[in-house]
Order: sequence, then C-alpha cells, then structure tokens
Amino acid sequence: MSGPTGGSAAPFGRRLTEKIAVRGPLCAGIDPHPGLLDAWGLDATAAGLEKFALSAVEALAPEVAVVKPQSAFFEAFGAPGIAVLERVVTEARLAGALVLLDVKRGDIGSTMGAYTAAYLNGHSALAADAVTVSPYLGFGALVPAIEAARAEGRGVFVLARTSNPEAGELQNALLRNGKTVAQSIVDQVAALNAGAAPLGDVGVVVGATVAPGELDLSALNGPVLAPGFGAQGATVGDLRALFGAGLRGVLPASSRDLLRRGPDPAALRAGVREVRQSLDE
Ligand SMILES: O=c1ccn([C@@H]2O[C@H](COP(=O)(O)O)[C@@H](O)[C@H]2O)c(=O)[nH]1
Repeated sequence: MSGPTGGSAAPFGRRLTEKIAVRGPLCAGIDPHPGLLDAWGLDATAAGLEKFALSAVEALAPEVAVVKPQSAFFEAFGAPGIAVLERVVTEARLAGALVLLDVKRGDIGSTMGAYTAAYLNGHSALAADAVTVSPYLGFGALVPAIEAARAEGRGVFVLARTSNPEAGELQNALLRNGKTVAQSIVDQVAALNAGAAPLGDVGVVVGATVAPGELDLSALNGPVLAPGFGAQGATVGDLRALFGAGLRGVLPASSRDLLRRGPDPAALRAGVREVRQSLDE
C-alpha cells in the first residue's frame, strides 16, 4: 500500500486524531482572495499568489493540525496557479500539517475515478491527505473514491450541511424517509465509519453557522469540518452549542479571519494561538 508518506499508510482517522492531540483542532484555510493579496501588498499575478500562499503556509502549517487550501483561488490563475497549489500541498505536509484540499468534487462514478487519480493517489503532485467531495450526484457515486482514499490512508469530507445561507433550502429538504437531505448524508457517512477507532476516515462538512439541533451527529464516528468560523460570523460559543462541549473530531476552519492578520508571520502565528486558546477555554 502506498500511503501519503510513501510507505505503508496509517488510516486517516488515526493520523488526524494524533495530529489534533498534539496541535489542537484548528484548520487553517489558505484562500488567496484578490482582496487579501492586495492587503498584503501583492499583485494579483501568479507570482503574487505564490508569495502569498507559501508565506501563509510557512507561518501557519507548523502550528495547526490541518491546512486547507481552497483550490478555486489557485485554479483562477490557470496552470501557474495549479503549480503553486502543488507546492502548497508539499510544503504544508513537510511542515507537519495534514492537507485537506477543498475541491468539493462530485460526479458520475467514472469521472470520480479521474478526480481520485488527481487528488487521492500518491502518484499525483496534488495528492492530499483528504479532500472535500459533494454527494449531490448521489452518495453511491462517491463510494469508490472513498474506498480508494482509505486504501491509501487518506480521507474525504462529504458536504452535508454547508455554512452558506442559501444551503438550507436544499440540504434541509425532507426525503421520503422523513430525514433531511443533510441528515441522510450524515447517516450514510456514519455507516462507513461504524466500528472504526479512534475515528473513521470519512468526515462530513457541517458549517459552524448551522443552527444547533438541525442534525444528529451522535453516530458519526468521524471528523467534522466546520467552516464559517470567524469571517462568516460563527463563534466558539456557536461551535460548542452545535457540536457539544468536547468538540471531538471537529475541525473549526478559518481562512480570511486568520489571513487578514498577515503578511507578518508573527501576527499570523499569534492568530492561531489566539483561536487555540479560545477553543481551550
Ligand atoms: O460549508 C462550507 C464548505 C466550505 N467552505 C469553504 O471554507 C472556507 C471558508 O473561508 P472563510 O474565509 O473562513 O469564510 C472557504 O474556502 C469556503 O469555500 C465554507 O465556507 N463553507
């Protein structure tokens, strides 16, 4: 088995649990928004993107459990942007962080195979420890990708209830079995994680902005990516109300709120420590 480190792969759920135990649960997003490049005094060019992204990784990746590059901001620069993304993945992992590539891919099974080859196979320069995937072409279409990820010690995070205000109309719609769409996704992920210890390899995305009580995550036994923390308004109190006091396996994700503190690396690191302290209180 060729794993993320080139050797035999420990399961993603275990690697994530161990990393959180050492570094805490914060997931630092690398989202090179044009406005942030400008605020950092950089041009909106591939060179500016590279300086921004690699500086952010250098400051943040040694501090956090997970680094989450947002692929869209790199794709926007075409091939040179993808080349920068490859370096971000490599450098973040060299700094000891797990890389969760936010690509939100989801397609018919045969095309999912190509996405799997791009992001979840050790032969690819874009291979990450985990990726975000969309179940809206059918949860079953994701299963081969999930199995391929697990075989390499990698993980996936399935969109369930996203943080954006428009999401509820679709994701809270009721299915014939009486469950919401989002709950049905959570339950299908839970079935894949059943019996795993210390944590399954298949996560869900549940926005930190979501109202408490919308979802039952008690059987999930897997990680939760919780974006919406910081710039989208969710607080530590919201996280606790939504996920419970322990926040086991929950990765609060912050991009703009951390990155706006740059380019000074000390200020970026101070941002991480501030959030970590507030999560510990
Ligand atoms: O439900 C979701 C899923 C993904 N995202 C992504 O997370 C970051 C959030 O950035 P902030 O600057 O911290 O708001 C961004 O890459 C989104 O695409 C999300 O926000 N909500």
